[in-house]
Amino acid sequence: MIVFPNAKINIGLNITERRPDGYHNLETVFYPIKINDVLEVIESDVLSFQSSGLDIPGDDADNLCIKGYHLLKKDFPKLPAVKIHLHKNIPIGAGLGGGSSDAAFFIKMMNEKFGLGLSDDAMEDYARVLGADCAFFIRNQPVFAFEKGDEFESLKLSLEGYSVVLVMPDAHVSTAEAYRGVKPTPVKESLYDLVQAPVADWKRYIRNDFETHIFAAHPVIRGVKATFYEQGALYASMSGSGASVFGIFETMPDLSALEEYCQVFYNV
Ligand SMILES: C[C@](O)(CO)[C@H](O)COP(=O)(O)OP(=O)(O)OC[C@H]1O[C@@H](n2ccc(N)nc2=O)[C@H](O)[C@@H]1O
Ligand SMILES: Nc1ncnc2c1ncn2[C@@H]1O[C@H](COP(=O)(O)OP(=O)(O)OP(=O)(O)O)[C@@H](O)[C@H]1O
Repeated sequence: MIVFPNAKINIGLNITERRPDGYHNLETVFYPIKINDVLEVIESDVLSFQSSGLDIPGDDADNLCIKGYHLLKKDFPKLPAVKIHLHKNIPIGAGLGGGSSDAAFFIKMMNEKFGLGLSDDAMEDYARVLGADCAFFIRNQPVFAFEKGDEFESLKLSLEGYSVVLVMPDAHVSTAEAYRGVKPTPVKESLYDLVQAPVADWKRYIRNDFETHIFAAHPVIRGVKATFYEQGALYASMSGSGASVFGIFETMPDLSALEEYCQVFYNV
């Protein structure tokens, strides 16, 4: 069985308070985009993991798919062993939630393949254990997210008809590093309301709280955002904790100015 886990962008990201458990409460809008990994699972005698494509830092045993397997196995002891092959395309350390998506798609695939009978709500509960971003990818629809970023309210939002361009500059930001540098600030108006405004107005009201300190540490990321606005973007922002940056355009601009960057994805 093969699935194609996709990435996400964050439209707005407000870190509102530090929680007693060390995590942070936040407000964000998750929007799925068309950059995909390829994940294949085959029933096997032993559990194994292999990957191709982009290099994934860390041991295979720490891969979120393997962690997902062990999580399910605790509750479903008869779950057969599987051979997992992941072809990695989604940039890592990008704020695109690639690893979280792999894990969520892995849970959905195991549920279907082995008839575990889990509802979407039940799969979200498993996903939450693996990471704050992971639960979003179970339903994989645009949502307003709050608390740790793993509680959702549905949202009518579509970027159909716009050109969305994403750049991954030569910089990698760890999520923990990004949270360490942020100063939580309560919001005056909820992002849930702000995002209902026309895309052309977002620039005035919608922000990503990580940008200030991440741009100071990695000026190359600030440069991408500035280039998007010079090229006529309606809205541009770093995604999540960075380092990727997306720009939303009315029509596809001439983006030869972006050629210097590592990876550029058009019409995501
Ligand atoms: C930046 C975002 O991508 C925005 O969507 C997410 O908040 C990050 O989600 P994630 O990568 O799934 O995060 P996790 O793997 O759960 O946590 C990584 C680290 O980020 C910090 N963290 C994460 C989420 C959150 N709401 N508050 C936090 O403080 C914690 O230090 C945690 O140890
Ligand atoms: N399947 C996987 N794909 C990518 N990274 C993985 C995976 N499993 C575990 N990881 C670990 O997670 C780390 C980063 O994951 P990911 O790509 O989700 O981060 P990110 O791009 O910062 O996204 P976000 O913070 O928005 O979730 C990697 O350094 C790697 O060690």
